[in-house]
Amino acid sequence: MPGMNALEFTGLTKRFGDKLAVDGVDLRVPAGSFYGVVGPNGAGKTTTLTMGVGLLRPTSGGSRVFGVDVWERREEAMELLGVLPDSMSVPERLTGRELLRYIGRLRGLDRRVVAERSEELLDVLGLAGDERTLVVDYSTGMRKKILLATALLHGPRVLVLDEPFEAVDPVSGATIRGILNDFVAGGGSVVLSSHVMALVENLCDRVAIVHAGRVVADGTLDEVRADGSLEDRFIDLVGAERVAVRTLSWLGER
Ligand SMILES: Nc1ncnc2c1ncn2[C@@H]1O[C@H](COP(=O)(O)OP(=O)(O)OP(=O)(O)O)[C@@H](O)[C@H]1O
Repeated sequence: MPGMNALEFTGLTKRFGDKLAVDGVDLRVPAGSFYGVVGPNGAGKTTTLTMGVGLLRPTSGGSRVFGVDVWERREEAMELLGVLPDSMSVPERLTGRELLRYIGRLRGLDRRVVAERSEELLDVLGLAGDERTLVVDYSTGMRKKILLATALLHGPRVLVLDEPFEAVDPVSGATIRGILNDFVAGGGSVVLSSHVMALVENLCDRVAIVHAGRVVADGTLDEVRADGSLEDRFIDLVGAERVAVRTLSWLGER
């Protein structure tokens, strides 16, 4: 649906006790876009995305996926969304295939469809060889990949992925990039967070820079980076004082 927003966050705010982690984030992700969210550690990216997909109740503000309110019409919203969950939110004493079967049934998918898609996902993501390994015993990168598979299984229209490339080896990274590019080429929309500016510049056509719980720049990649690189713009906006590389006076003294 060109012209529509795949995702729309309005005034998303989250307070944890005294800490204002997210401070009125407005974000529009046009349908068909590949959207990158960047920001320093603790900027509020995970909190924003988790609220935006309806997995964390905001202190105030709201979120819609293709116009569907993620809190008021949860089931409809969840069908549209594919979310890379944090690993603690899935049962881990299952093999990868069992986990996919479990998630597929939970989502009401046909048993045969789940079996076919699971085979393909395990194969494409390079997990098919680890038939007997339980997810709890997976490496960090393997875990990221099986969680991505759970996000893709039901064929969502919008993918929201928190650091999908973190800890993933280069071959798997290239596979995931290919999957995401195909997804967008086929009309899907992707939002991902990452600390790797080059990756965001390569993949995304839109970007938001988040700092101290606020969006400090957003738009097309070219609008945000202006005449420089995304990293230059990031450093400008996030504070030049952070660039001064500090060292430890006592380390290396012999
Ligand atoms: N459950 C929680 N309870 C208290 N504070 C929290 C909680 N979750 C997040 N925070 C705080 O909210 C702020 C934003 O955290 P968040 O994880 O959203 O940042 P982030 O941008 O995703 O960081 P990173 O790049 O390091 O993953 C941080 O100061 C963090 O300590």
